Amino acid sequence: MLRVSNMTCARGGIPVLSDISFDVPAGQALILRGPNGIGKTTLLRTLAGLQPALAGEVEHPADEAAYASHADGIKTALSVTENLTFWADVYGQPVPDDIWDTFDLADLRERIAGTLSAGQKRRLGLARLGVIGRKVLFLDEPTVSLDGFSVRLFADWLQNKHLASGGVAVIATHIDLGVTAPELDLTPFKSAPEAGGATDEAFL
Ligand SMILES: Nc1ncnc2c1ncn2[C@@H]1O[C@H](COP(=O)(O)OP(=O)(O)OP(=O)(O)O)[C@@H](O)[C@H]1O
Repeated sequence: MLRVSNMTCARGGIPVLSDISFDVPAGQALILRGPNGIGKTTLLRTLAGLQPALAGEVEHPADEAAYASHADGIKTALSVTENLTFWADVYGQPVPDDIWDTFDLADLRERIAGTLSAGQKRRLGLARLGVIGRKVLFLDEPTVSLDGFSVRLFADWLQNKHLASGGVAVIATHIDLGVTAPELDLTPFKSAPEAGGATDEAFL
């Protein structure tokens, strides 16, 4: 469902990761690993089409991708219910009845989202993924601010709802999500320092 071929991605015009290829079949996730600054966010943004690749191709079904960044992306002046209804409407989807329990939001439905705690905001931000109906998810550190219970809620939704219904996900995370998925260490794909740049090498 997702095929990445010989991708090179860049930040500020400078190559960060080079020649990455992988397939993610329907129903499977891929966990991206690598130290701070290796390029996980850059790769996810490139895969999601938010910035151009320097080289290579990404293929997935049209209009099925969604990217979730570190930020929660919630509307702070709207209630929890209004937030999810808003996003469901934008994507032309119904709000699933079980979404409130799935993300432990049932008791918070009438709360103004701006008054939620950091972890509650994150649960609401993740619940958006459960109402937009997109099959191909690019997730950047989805569990930031979550306690262990909430990480398990998210992992349950990912494994038993999203992946079980044929979705895919590429996830950058530093923690063990408890999701059964192959891992890709990005360290070997780190781009070589710019050739031809204004380096001292030219004068040695
Ligand atoms: N706007 C920018 N312009 C130039 N370079 C940038 C910019 N943003 C990030 N970088 C650099 O690009 C490289 C890749 O950053 P990226 O955020 O993709 O890494 P990451 O693996 O997601 O890191 P982390 O684990 O810390 O979130 C880093 O060296 C970073 O300093």
